[in-house]
Amino acid sequence: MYKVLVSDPISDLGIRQLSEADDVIVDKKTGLSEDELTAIIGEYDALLVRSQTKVTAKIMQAAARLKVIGRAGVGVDNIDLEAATQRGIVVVNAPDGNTIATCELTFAMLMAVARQIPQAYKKTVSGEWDRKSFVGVELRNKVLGVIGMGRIGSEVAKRAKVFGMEIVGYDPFLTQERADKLGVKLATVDEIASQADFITVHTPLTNETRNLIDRPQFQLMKKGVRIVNCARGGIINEQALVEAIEEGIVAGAGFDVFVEEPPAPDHPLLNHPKIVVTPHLGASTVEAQENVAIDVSEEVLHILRNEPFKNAVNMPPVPPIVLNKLQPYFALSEKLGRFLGQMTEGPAQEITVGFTGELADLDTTHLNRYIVKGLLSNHLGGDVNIVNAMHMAKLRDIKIVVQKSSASESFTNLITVTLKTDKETRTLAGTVLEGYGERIVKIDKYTVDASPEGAMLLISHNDKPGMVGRVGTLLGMNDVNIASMQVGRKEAGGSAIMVLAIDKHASAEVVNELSKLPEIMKVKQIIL
Ligand SMILES: NC(=O)C1=CN([C@@H]2O[C@H](COP(=O)(O)OP(=O)(O)OC[C@H]3O[C@@H](n4cnc5c(N)ncnc54)[C@H](O)[C@@H]3O)[C@@H](O)[C@H]2O)C=CC1
Ligand SMILES: O=C(O)CCC(=O)C(=O)O
Repeated sequence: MYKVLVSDPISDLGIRQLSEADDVIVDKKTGLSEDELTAIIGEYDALLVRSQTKVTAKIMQAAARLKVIGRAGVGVDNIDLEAATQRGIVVVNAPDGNTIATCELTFAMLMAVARQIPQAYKKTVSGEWDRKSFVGVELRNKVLGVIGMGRIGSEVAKRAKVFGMEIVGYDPFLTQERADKLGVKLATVDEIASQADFITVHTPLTNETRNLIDRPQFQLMKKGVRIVNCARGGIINEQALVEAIEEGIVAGAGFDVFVEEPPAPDHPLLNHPKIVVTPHLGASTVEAQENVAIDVSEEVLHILRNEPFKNAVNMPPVPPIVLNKLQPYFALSEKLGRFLGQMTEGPAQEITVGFTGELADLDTTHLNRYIVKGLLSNHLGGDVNIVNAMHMAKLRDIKIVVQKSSASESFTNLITVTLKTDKETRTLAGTVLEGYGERIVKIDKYTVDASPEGAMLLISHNDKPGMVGRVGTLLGMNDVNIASMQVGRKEAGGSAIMVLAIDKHASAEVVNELSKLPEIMKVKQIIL
């Protein structure tokens, strides 16, 4: 049974897939402090959060079983990603489910700021009929600056067009082609600052976007500009905004997010007559909450059940179509790593991974991770997984080189892995044969055809008559049954190798006796 802890309020309907799964127990415990969460996290395989729970390194340190942290939303700034990656915990989010909700809140803010609806409401319900103070501005024919043109920014741009606005946008990944499609004029942040009548930000909070709009940008702005932040507190410098309002540059602002959440009661953005505030409500619609909970539950289940998943934040994204093509090679890649790690002596220095055939045209990042995981797991066991494999290799100064060539040899796809240690350099190649499954087809210079499974013996010997018999007799005498046997040699009478699949592990004594047989140079038992 997998145990899942839901530590923030998340839609019950959305997590139904988890709560109704036969292999999952869901516990809901919200409002826990860091210490309370640290005390219980050790029991759980998965943690589901929104933005309230801060998943710190301390919590993860105590999370011995935790495989996945699911964020029901986009931003993962409440999760220590570095710590999760180091501990091999996958962090998944639900990036699509709240796009429209946040985009629509952005429009609600733009309109509320343009027409001062909250301020007018407040006065009206207090009994004053004040029509003079609330003459607003129209969106039509105004320039809207959109900083961050990802999912939300692009939806904002589309809707702004319908309002008759002209849009200038900035995003480091926005191509001219996509900008043209969206009807957005490309501009720098400073150009947006100087041209826009309304500005809205839709980036994550990163070192680069912190204070993206600060005093210098406010100084470039037109008098009467209105500004909205429904992304993250800190992208627009809060103090600089208040000053820009006082200087008469900014006519109004709408903020859903704050540097500190909740902001202190005396925070300068609260109770300011020109600033409309909401308590981080971007994603707070029934639809969005259901969507993100469904999406993240699905991903968490995939991860718990070792099935392919797509929205990992601490692993490179791979499109599903590519993932489907790579999937048959996951187990082979891991076995190649495990096999090579066991047959090679000395601490790893460099791993060279070669892909030929169709694989060479794909993003093979995941396969590299499985290979490195397999290799390191010989010594690190369950501490290494595909999330932290590269990190673990880096910590050990192991260099990883990837080579690709679409020129295929005799196989549709071939994965060749070479491991260099301070003692030797060994090579292993494998493929997946349709209808026959995983195959090791090359060990160093020898061509073989072995199914990488269970316990195996790799024997280097001289190619002399009677070798197969000698090995078979000794194993038989020790009650070790041979399931299959392959001999590889370059030329008759030269050096050769034997690869045997055996039904049960051979004891260290048997391996030792084998290695003492005449003409045998080396025997390695490989456990896959
Ligand atoms: N108020 C709320 O409740 C919600 C807030 N958000 C916030 O909105 C942000 C955007 O969400 P999505 O559009 O779904 O994410 P996204 O990942 O689709 O888009 C973010 C865009 O920001 C761009 N970007 C990164 N650095 C930039 C920079 N220095 N200058 C300009 N653009 C930059 C990226 O290239 C990307 O295209 C999230 O990161 C999250 O912080 C998201 C959902 C709800
Ligand atoms: O869960 C929430 O309401 C916050 C949503 C959010 O900020 C996000 O998805 O990045």
